[in-house]
Amino acid sequence: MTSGRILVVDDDAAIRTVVREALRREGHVVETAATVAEQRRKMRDFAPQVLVTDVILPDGNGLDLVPEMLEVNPDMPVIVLSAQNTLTTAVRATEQGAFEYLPKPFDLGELTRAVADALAMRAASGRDAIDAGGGEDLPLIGRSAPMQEVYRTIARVVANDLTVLILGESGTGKELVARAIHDLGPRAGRPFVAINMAAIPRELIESELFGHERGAFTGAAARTAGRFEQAQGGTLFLDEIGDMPFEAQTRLLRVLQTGEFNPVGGARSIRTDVRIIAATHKDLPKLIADNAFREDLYYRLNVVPVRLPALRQRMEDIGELAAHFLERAAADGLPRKRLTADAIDRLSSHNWPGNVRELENLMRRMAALSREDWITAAVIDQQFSTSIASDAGPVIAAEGGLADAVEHHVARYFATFGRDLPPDGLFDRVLAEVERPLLKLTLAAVKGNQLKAAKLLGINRNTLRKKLTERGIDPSDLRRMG
Ligand SMILES: Nc1ncnc2c1ncn2[C@@H]1O[C@H](COP(=O)(O)OP(=O)(O)OP(=O)(O)O)[C@@H](O)[C@H]1O
Repeated sequence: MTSGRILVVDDDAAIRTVVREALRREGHVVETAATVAEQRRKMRDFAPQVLVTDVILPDGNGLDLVPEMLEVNPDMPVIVLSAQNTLTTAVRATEQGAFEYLPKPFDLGELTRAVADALAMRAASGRDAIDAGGGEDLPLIGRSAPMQEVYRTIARVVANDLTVLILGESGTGKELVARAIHDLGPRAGRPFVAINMAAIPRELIESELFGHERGAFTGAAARTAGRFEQAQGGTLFLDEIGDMPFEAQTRLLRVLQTGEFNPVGGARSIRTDVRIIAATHKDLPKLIADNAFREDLYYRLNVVPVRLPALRQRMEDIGELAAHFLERAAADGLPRKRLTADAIDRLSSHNWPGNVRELENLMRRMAALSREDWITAAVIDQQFSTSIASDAGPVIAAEGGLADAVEHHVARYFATFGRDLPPDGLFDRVLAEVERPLLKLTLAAVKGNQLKAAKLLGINRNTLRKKLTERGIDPSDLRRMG
């Protein structure tokens, strides 16, 4: 699908020829090298996007060279071919930073697939957009090990229609990953339709998804196409799937099983041709145990899980992400700002409960508010000390402060998301957004003790427990935070 520049290093002329021809047939531009010396030269002159290398070479060891090659080109996936088919070689290949290890004799199809995966991974991580100086449509930022794992999984699913379930805390980039899978695959250019189950009133979800016939219910004045129909030929992204009402789950399951659906109030069945990607920040097995989510639907959706790391689990990406958001803010006309090294250190010691979204908002705020060109650790400290994440005590204690804090944060919500507010269900959405931090911070303030939290909130313990499940909050996390 994506063609690229590939360098093949092997001292065996027959292997060089066979591999070169197979890769050329796939549309790649291929150069070969027989020795380490030649490889070094071509790394410079040809600047490959993927390196395929043998281990034993006349003047060196291909595996030992991987770190040196990655120094020349840090974003180049390396595929290692080896006749020493031991676990040790495989493990060493991984340790040295190789993307894939193929034991010899290898299957040519397997090699061309590995090259395609490697190129898709580069595309998913936006490396080639950076190389090309584009940068505008960079899908995903981050080179940390957990993100590399995400890119590998994305690479494996882009070309097929397997159903993908994206799991991760709020703000970790679930929608971005869904879009990347769509944009990198054969359905790119066809519609990508997203529907957020948490943002739509429960009673409207089925008609939103499947459409309705005229007169199907009071107010249904005309036949309306649902999201399934709008996504025909493309991808349907079911966001916050854990919030889908039970009856709608049953209907969705039937569509996934039969490939057909009926608009609400209609007898007609319509065949669907959509790729389904679902996402949630909730613990679905727990919802299944509570009879709030259908187990059979879970298995249908969870064909390939993609687990997105929380930002706190990939702190090494903070600098690059922060710089990216400052760059984007500048592209939107805000003053251009840069971060000092101690500012990046400070960002790295924050817990980031709101993940990448929280970082993005902070960077936009900095770009808009800070007077200096350089953002320092002191400025960051100041922002954190006024942010809701770190002043649970005063907000909960002072009634007047509470009203101010809520107003401040709802205003911030509008300022940040005003461009793409959900079409309806805004009241519930805002309440959810206010309720979530209130619950989290109260629990953190009492070190996860639910009895004390319920008392402080003035609600009974069962209501608290229900709300925690609804809002996807795990009290044990808050014990740690507190
Ligand atoms: N790896 C990343 N690189 C660049 N930007 C990112 C990355 N991850 C997330 N973002 C940005 O962070 C914001 C939140 O991402 P997104 O909406 O995809 O998260 P989400 O997990 O779907 O959130 P929610 O569960 O709240 O819907 C977006 O503006 C997105 O562009």
